[in-house]
Amino acid sequence: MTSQKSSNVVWHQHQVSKTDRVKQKGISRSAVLWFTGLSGSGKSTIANAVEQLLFAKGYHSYLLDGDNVRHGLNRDLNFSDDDRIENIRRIGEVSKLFVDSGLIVLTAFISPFQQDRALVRALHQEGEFVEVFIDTPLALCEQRDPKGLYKKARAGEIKHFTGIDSAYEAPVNPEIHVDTASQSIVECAEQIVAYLEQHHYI
Ligand SMILES: Nc1ncnc2c1ncn2[C@@H]1O[C@H](COP(=O)(O)OS(=O)(=O)O)[C@@H](OP(=O)(O)O)[C@H]1O
Ligand SMILES: Nc1ncnc2c1ncn2[C@@H]1O[C@H](COP(=O)(O)OP(=O)(O)O)[C@@H](O)[C@H]1O
Repeated sequence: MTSQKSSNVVWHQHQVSKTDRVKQKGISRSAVLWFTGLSGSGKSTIANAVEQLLFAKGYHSYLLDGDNVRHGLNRDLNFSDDDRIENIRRIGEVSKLFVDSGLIVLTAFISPFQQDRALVRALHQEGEFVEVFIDTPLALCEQRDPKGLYKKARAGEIKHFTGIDSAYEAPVNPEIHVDTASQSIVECAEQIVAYLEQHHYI
C-alpha cells in the first residue's frame, strides 16, 4: 500500500535551488548541527548559546528542540525504543527540509541510538550532517538534574529513562566533541561556532 502510494507521488524540482537560498543567506553551505547527549548534558543550553552567537553575527538559523517538538509534531510518541526511533526519523526528515531551506539548523534531541543517527547522516549530503556530542558524565547530569527527572527516574516514577534503564550509545567519531565538565557554556558554544568557521560553513 505504501509503495503503491509513493510510486504515484512525483518529486517536484523547485525553481529556486538550495544553492540560491544558501547564497542569499550569506553562508557557504547550510547544515544541521545534530546535538546528541544525555538528558541534562547541556544540549538545549549550548544549542541556544550557539544560536545567539550566530544571530549576533547576522546568520540565519533554526533550533529544533526535543521537548518542543514532542509537544507538537511528535506528540503521539513516547519513550519506548520504537518511539524514539520514529522520533529521530521524523526529525531527520524535518532537518533535511530545513537544510534545504538554506539555514544552519540545530537539533537538540537525546537521539540515543547510533544506528538512527547514522540513518539521519545518510539522509543528508556529505558535510551537511555535523554530529555534536555533548559529552557529560551521567553523574554530572544527575547532579545538575535541571528538570528533576533523574530524581523521578531513580524513584521509579519514570520508566525507560535514558542512562538509567534505557540505553545511550555515545558517538564513536563525532565531528565536534564538547566536554561540558571542563568548559563553560560560552566556551562550549564558541567551540562549535569556531568549527563552522574553520570548516568554511560560515
Ligand atoms: N524516559 C525518558 N527518557 C529520556 N528523556 C525523557 C524521558 N521522559 C521524558 N523525557 C524528557 O524528554 C526529553 C527527551 O526527548 P527526546 O525527543 O530528545 O528523546 S529521544 O531522542 O527520542 O530519546 C528529555 O529532554 P532533555 O532533558 O532536554 O534531553 C526529557 O526532558
Ligand atoms: N558547561 C555547561 N554546558 C552546558 N550546560 C551546563 C554547563 N554547566 C552547567 N550547565 C547546566 O546544565 C543544565 C543542562 O540542561 P539542558 O541544557 O536542559 O540539557 P539537555 O538539553 O541536554 O537536557 C543547565 O541547567 C545548564 O545551565
